Amino acid sequence: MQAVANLMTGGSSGPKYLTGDKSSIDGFIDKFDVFLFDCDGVLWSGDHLFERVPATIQMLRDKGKQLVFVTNNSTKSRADYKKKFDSMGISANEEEVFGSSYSAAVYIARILKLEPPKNKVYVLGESGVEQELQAENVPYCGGTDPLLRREMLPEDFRHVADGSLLDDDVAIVLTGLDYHPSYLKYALGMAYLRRGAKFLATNIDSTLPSAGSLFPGAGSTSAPLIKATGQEPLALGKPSQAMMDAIEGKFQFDRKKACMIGDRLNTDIQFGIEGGLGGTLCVLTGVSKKEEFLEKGAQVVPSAYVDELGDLLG
Ligand SMILES: O=C(O)[C@H](O)[C@H](O)COP(=O)(O)O
Repeated sequence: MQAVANLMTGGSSGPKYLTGDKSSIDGFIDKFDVFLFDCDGVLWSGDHLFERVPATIQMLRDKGKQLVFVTNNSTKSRADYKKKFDSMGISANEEEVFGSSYSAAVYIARILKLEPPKNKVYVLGESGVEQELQAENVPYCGGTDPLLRREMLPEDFRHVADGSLLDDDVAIVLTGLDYHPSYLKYALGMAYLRRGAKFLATNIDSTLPSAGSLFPGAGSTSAPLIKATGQEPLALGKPSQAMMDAIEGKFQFDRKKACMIGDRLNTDIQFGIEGGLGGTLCVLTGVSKKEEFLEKGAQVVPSAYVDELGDLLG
């Protein structure tokens, strides 16, 4: 069991607690050339920026480190995130952002490569997904369409059942965090899946950390369709290694010289460990608690951890 546990850990010994230990912090940072950052729960909680994050990012840039921001939050596109970074005073450019909406769009456009016109995507999610699909020239419907944000009428049942409310070019159902779910949107998604559409998800996180609390995550968007159809989506966000492969392909780095920094064990830390990165750092300002990886027999254990990202300033 220990051997298996070690497979999912950052190494053979337990995680190193770095907060307050300047020499260990410096030694940890010096081991890596690249830092992959989770966003929600590490840099901020909703619109609340965690203390010393901008200074920490700048310190790593001053040390010549390559930074990649890897978020499962599909509600925003890379351009939207650039605006958020700017508003938070965090030095970052659009090309350094790799979100699950971009990961899904690239997978659909460059891996699935379905033949037009039968390549349309029915989206259950926000504009971040739509923007990235558009950037990859992938046709889509649903998403933020205001006509779907209404109650299900008796004639809707008939028109979904007889197919007149469906788009015959839809070949994929893609779910992401959707702040505007409706029974009508789910009924359409189920109908497309029953017709044989592929079931994809930008991510299936159970919760969304925001305002210092937890809210329904992207997994709450795909859950009704999983329950109704018995099908499971292919998730293209963390911890999917399709996402890690795409990131390595785009940024060209040595995985052994890269560190994943995250707040959630079953996405961020698992993503880094399964990706064979040189190390993982868990930050305790988001979803996971240290007890989860310090307990005996813990399945996913980071290489090291800090109370908050700013502790890396020593
Ligand atoms: O439910 C979700 O989509 C996730 O909680 C959220 O978006 C995670 O974002 P990340 O921590 O990967 O930046």
